[in-house]
Amino acid sequence: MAIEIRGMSKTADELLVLNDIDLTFQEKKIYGLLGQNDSGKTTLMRLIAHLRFPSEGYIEIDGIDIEDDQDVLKQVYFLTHDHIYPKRARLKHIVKWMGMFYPNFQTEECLLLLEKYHLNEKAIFSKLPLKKKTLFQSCLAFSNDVDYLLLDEPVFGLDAYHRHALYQDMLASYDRYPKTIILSTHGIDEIEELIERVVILEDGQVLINDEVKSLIKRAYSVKGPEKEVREFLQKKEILGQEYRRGIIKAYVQLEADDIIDDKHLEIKSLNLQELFIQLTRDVYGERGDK
Ligand SMILES: Nc1ncnc2c1ncn2[C@@H]1O[C@H](COP(=O)(O)OP(=O)(O)OP(=O)(O)O)[C@@H](O)[C@H]1O
Repeated sequence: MAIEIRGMSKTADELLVLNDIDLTFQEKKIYGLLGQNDSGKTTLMRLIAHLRFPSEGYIEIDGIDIEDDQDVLKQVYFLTHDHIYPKRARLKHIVKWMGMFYPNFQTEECLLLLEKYHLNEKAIFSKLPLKKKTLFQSCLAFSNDVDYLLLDEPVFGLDAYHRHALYQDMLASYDRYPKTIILSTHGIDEIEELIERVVILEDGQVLINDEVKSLIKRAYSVKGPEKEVREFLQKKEILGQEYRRGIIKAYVQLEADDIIDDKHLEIKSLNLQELFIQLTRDVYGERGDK
């Protein structure tokens, strides 16, 4: 049971948006799908949901090529910000259609979530403000007990309180019915604790595919006066550095026995967002000399 993507490329308007992707999304794991703007995250999810078609390669879900048998797509739900509902559709209609299409959609659960977030069932979806649209779309997604949940910016436009509340609902949905969740967001800090694996795309290719824990295990920042930091960094793997008023902050890969107690140096573990910034392309030359 898995999503298997093999040799998949996607060209749109002569642009190579995804380039020879080989990826497996294992069952019942929560993935972060990360990447700078335009790296291809949404396109990848649209292809898995079969809303777009590969130019090359194929996607199998539970061993079935989605081109051959689209019944398997009942086990996939894609939370997208694309306009997919009829203009006059009310929330209660959309909930009803979900129940008709998805065999494991939890209608009662969904209605409770709508009540929790003060969403009126009679409201017309297209007339809702952005924050309510996002809340509603996440309520639908977290009530759908499919095997594969694709979430494209599920907390888009919400404040910290609501973002936190929705992520708790996402975990509750996973606990009720463990499923593969592919979560794409630019708010990396907030999901680091929620995801097990991370896939980072860059220019339509897979840059990283790893367990979060092993990825960040060796990543540190070292901050201090230029002379001491430069001495310490000799022969170390430097990812990038920032220089300000005689103080250098360097981002490095270290082994456990590299870490020393030195009153001039502040050595700290990086979180996933800090590491993401250092690993992905330095578009504007911000990273300093290595
Ligand atoms: N149908 C299309 N026609 C032309 N270009 C497209 C099409 N679909 C996607 N692209 C281009 O492909 C690139 C990747 O787009 P995509 O939306 O997948 O990126 P993303 O990683 O989701 O970006 P963001 O983080 O900004 O949402 C962009 O340059 C986009 O303009």
